Amino acid sequence: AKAKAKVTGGLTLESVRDSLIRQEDTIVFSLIERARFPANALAYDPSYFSDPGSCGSLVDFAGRYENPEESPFFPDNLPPSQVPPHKFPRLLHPAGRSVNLNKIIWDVYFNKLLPLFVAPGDDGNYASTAAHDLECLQALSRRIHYGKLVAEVKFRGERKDYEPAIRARDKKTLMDLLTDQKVEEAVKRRVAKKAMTFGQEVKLGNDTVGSKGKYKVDPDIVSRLYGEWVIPLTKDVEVEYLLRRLD
Ligand SMILES: O=C(O)C(=O)C[C@]1(C(=O)O)C=C[C@@H](O)C=C1
Repeated sequence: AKAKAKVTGGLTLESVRDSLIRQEDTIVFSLIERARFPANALAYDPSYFSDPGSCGSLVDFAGRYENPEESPFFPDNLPPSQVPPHKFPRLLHPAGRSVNLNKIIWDVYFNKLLPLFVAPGDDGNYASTAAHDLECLQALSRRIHYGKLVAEVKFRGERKDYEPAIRARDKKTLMDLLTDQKVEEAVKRRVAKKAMTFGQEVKLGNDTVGSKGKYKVDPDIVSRLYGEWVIPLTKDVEVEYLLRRLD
């Protein structure tokens, strides 16, 4: 697929990608913050946090109070929004706005990602653990659902190519059209570099011994999280959005 920065209602592929790049900072920092705590499995154990009148574990429970603007994790239990609506959703096609992969993101985060970047063990700090999990989840969810905007920009720029594939419900062709392998490689390399930069021990003076190769979160793991889950899920959002684009 071509990566031309065509102007589409003030939006360009370049500006949308700039936002994805900025969101990498938030994601890498949130992973670093969560990695300060060990696995703390009890934080996710519903029987450990049984509270009469509520159900679910600490993270499920805490999740009901968080209000990620774009894609709620618990859409049925949202408190009323305290802030005026963000400009972003109005750029999207109405039928595609509701694409929400948060159930999958939630499962992938707890079952696949988390075990890769936290140490085993338990330090009893369950409330902080759950709060940091939710920060990671929201940062990841925001990034992945940003795929809607990416898809919108691509669709507007190459409508002739996308329309027949959408009409044919041809996911494979849509996936090929929206994929840019070079950009994906750059993303994976850049997030590894950010993990190195943000996650190094910063020392004063010329005492550099011992800090080499020791990062707060493993750069290779961050790159892998992106390559195996974050980018593929973003692309799934893009495809789901495109499939609704002509509704
Ligand atoms: O930048 C794009 O064009 C995107 O669609 C985003 C993204 C990504 O998730 O980083 C996804 C698919 C492309 O292959 C490249 C990158």
